[in-house]
Amino acid sequence: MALCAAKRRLLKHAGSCAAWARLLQRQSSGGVYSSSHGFNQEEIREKLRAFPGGSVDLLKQESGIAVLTINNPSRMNAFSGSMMVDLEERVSQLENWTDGKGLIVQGAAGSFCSGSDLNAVRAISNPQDGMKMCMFMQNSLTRLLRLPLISVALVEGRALGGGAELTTACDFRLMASGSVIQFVHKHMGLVPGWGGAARLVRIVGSQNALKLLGGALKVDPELGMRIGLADGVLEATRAGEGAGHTSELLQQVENWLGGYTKGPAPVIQAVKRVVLSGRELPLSEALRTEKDVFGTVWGGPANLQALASKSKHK
Ligand SMILES: CCC(=O)SCCNC(=O)CCNC(=O)[C@H](O)C(C)(C)COP(=O)(O)OP(=O)(O)OC[C@H]1O[C@@H](n2cnc3c(N)ncnc32)[C@H](O)[C@@H]1OP(=O)(O)O
Repeated sequence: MALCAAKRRLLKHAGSCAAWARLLQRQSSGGVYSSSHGFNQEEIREKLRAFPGGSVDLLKQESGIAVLTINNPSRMNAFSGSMMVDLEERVSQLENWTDGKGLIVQGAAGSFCSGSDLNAVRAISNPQDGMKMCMFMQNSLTRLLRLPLISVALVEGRALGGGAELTTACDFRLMASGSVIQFVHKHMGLVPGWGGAARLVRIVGSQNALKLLGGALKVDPELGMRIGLADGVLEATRAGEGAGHTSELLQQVENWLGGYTKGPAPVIQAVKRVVLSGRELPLSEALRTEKDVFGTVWGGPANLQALASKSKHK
């Protein structure tokens, strides 16, 4: 009898391990490209490190909300090569953050991000290196969007080119008054390559995406709200710009995000996982993933506590 119970426990454990393995496989935080696509992560990291400058900084807070800052103010927070490597490392750290629930992505010193550093771009303008950089950034931004955290881009100042693409790798975008998101790629003889076009179509629909890319339109908060690119407008009460202004906006975003991240981390992460699978997977696969995610919270501490407290949802 005891043996049977132990066996049952073992089987249940094995079952839930298999569910986790399937989940991880299906909702793998991995990016799009691997060595089977001729992608050599170490090689491209080395190449990118040859273009230093700036940093991507991560602050994990006890609230379960982390702040990721694109920090290269003397170049309007353009991405140098070393910052691309930094971003990938910060995403890895966030993938391993078991207590995490939310993420805010912002630029330093009152501007979001002006895309890739044009000095680095000029130096690696040959097609092979361009492809490698494109695959590297697609992988990082895909992993960013797939984090089991609810993410928001705090758009202050300008989000241009790759900076506009970065905003689409977050679940939500909140735009400060006076800010602009602009896919300027056409003016540079380019199209988005960091996954921004594919994500934009899913956010605003193909008609709007075609207008934004084809016209390199400046999206201000009003247009952003109209087409669904922006999820809210931030108005600072403090006049002018500067550190006080920025921290007030950050507080507003933390409050906004807090409305969606209240509760235990495993439940919030499960919420993100089911929405992500609904967004990315064909229906039957999304349904199976939803079942697996459901299995990770059913009978869990938060579920048992809610049942014991006979909670009412008035
Ligand atoms: C993935 C593909 C892509 O990302 S393609 C898109 C690349 N990005 C761009 O083309 C943006 C180019 N920059 C601009 O249009 C302007 O600098 C913007 C961002 C509008 C700011 O204008 P403004 O406020 O007048 O400042 P500014 O031009 O004096 O710039 C301040 C310093 O920052 C630099 N900067 C700006 N953006 C970049 C960039 N992407 N790469 C490298 N440096 C950049 C400017 O050159 C300027 O530097 P400096 O003070 O002249 O030494």
